[in-house]
Amino acid sequence: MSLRVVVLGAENVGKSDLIYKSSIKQEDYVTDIEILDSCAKKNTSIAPGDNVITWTDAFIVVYDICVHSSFEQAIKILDIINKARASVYCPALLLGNKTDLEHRRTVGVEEGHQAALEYNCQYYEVSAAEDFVTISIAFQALLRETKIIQQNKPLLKRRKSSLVNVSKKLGAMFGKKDSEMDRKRSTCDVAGPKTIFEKA
Ligand SMILES: Nc1nc2c(ncn2[C@@H]2O[C@H](COP(=O)(O)OP(=O)(O)OP(=O)(O)O)[C@@H](O)[C@H]2O)c(=O)[nH]1
Repeated sequence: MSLRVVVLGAENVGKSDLIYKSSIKQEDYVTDIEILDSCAKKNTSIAPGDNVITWTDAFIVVYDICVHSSFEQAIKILDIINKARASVYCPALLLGNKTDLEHRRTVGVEEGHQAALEYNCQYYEVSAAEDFVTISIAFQALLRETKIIQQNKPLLKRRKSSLVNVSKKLGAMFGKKDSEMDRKRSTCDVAGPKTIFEKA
């Protein structure tokens, strides 16, 4: 199975370090995993582009527990992802990084928990510098959820198409033409990803 993950977050929060550490640990977990590191630079948008949302199977949103503005940026990203996931569900993981710098913490654990609850994502605090175990646990939890979603996708598609067939048959029984049924159905179709993102 092939899985795609995009890592998002403000500048300097530790995205590259986390990707490096996680890829070492994940080698034997899934056969093929692609990770995209989004490099947010100063004065550019931190939001993923619509090309990213259609590409990825899961999101990792990182902030630095010592920099409150990076947490606020993480919330903005989660907000955008959440809106996009209204049509296409995509697992997400919120990571508070740099727990080795506890003495400089400005983002409370409670704030992270609250955000994870609000945006329906998994949440861990880690240290890319020191703590490989929790990073591994966090990535595995995300990959597990992503695999389940991917494995169930064909089933969901089959269910959707059988529902369409049933509605066509009912339409035929009650004398409605396919074109009428199609017109009616279009109002409740599952929409594809919307172009709500700014430039990545
Ligand atoms: N103390 C500490 N430093 C860390 C940790 N993770 C990353 N760093 C340091 O933070 C700095 C930024 O790390 P990067 O991995 O380059 O961060 P990034 O988010 O990829 O940065 P950009 O590519 O500029 O967006 C580097 O100096 C890292 O060594 C951590 O867990 N603890």
